[in-house]
Amino acid sequence: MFPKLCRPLSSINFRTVKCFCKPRQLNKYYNIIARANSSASSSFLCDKNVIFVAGLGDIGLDTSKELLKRDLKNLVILDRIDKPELVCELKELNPKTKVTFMPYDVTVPIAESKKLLKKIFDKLKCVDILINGAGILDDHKIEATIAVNYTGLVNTTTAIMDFWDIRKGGPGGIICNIGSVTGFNPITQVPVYSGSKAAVVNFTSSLAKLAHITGVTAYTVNPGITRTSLVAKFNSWLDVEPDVAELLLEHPTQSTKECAASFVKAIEKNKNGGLWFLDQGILEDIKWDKHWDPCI
Ligand SMILES: NC(=O)c1ccc[n+]([C@@H]2O[C@H](COP(=O)([O-])OP(=O)(O)OC[C@H]3O[C@@H](n4cnc5c(N)ncnc54)[C@H](O)[C@@H]3O)[C@@H](O)[C@H]2O)c1
Ligand SMILES: CCCCCCO
Repeated sequence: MFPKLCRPLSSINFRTVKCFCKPRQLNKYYNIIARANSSASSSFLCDKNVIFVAGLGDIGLDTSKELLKRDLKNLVILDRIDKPELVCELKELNPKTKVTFMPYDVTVPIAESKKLLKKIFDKLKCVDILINGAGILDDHKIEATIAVNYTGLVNTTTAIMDFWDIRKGGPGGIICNIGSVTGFNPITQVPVYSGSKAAVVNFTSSLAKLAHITGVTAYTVNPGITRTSLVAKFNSWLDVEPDVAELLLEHPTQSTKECAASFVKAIEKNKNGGLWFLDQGILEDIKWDKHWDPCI
């Protein structure tokens, strides 16, 4: 029998349904999915439980505020930043949504991530979406950049699979990873950062292709240069360009509010495998050229 679902079938693709249903049940599920798909974009986030890693950062805070306009049931913010005043501000925004903050450093061992997630699942019983947004930008800090931007994201994603994987009787889920335009085309003066974001984009596209096995869909949101504290000043790799930030900020950028508006629109589209480009108010799903096919 199809596992208990804690979210609309709309975000589970037909292949997932097929592998669990007897032919005579398929029609019933196809009709349910079709109905859910038709209404999904209007009220998809309503009443959902969302975990937002790095929800208090500059992009994170405005995106949390934008999410709170969608009548979520729960918004659980995990972050290394501990700013109670920001959490209080978020709690005041929408009485329909319960905002919770829990301290979390994505570089902890995966067992710690699982312990934290178990506390959340024990409390909420059901989580619909995990947003992984932690990131640092300093190409002097090679190990830290990879640990936060990539390994931390992979570990947090892997940890939640204990609770979501349909092969373990889980309900499935949705992963939204914050990549970057530098994951498509690098800022060559910060190759370590850009490489970590390319890794996020690549990892997430694999998750999306595995959704028919795991029941967990995935996509990336990839902001362009957004005016935040992260980009104000940062080190280039081996100091190849001491003025990298100043040079980049001479070109068009976007505000965190513009980024947040596109970010939540991408979440509402809920497209498995989405490669969302978010820059200066533009939201575009990038077509990735295939140069090689593993044929498996
Ligand atoms: N600002 C931009 O131009 C831009 C563009 C594309 C992508 N991004 C990405 O967007 C995300 C947010 O960046 P931002 O510009 O808002 O900068 P920011 O510095 O305000 O946000 C970074 C967030 O990551 C969190 N974080 C860092 N290390 C962590 C750790 N070890 N454990 C848990 N959380 C940790 C911070 O606490 C903060 O919430 C980052 O992943 C960044 O790479 C930013
Ligand atoms: C100004 C440089 C911004 C780099 C962050 C893009 O992910």
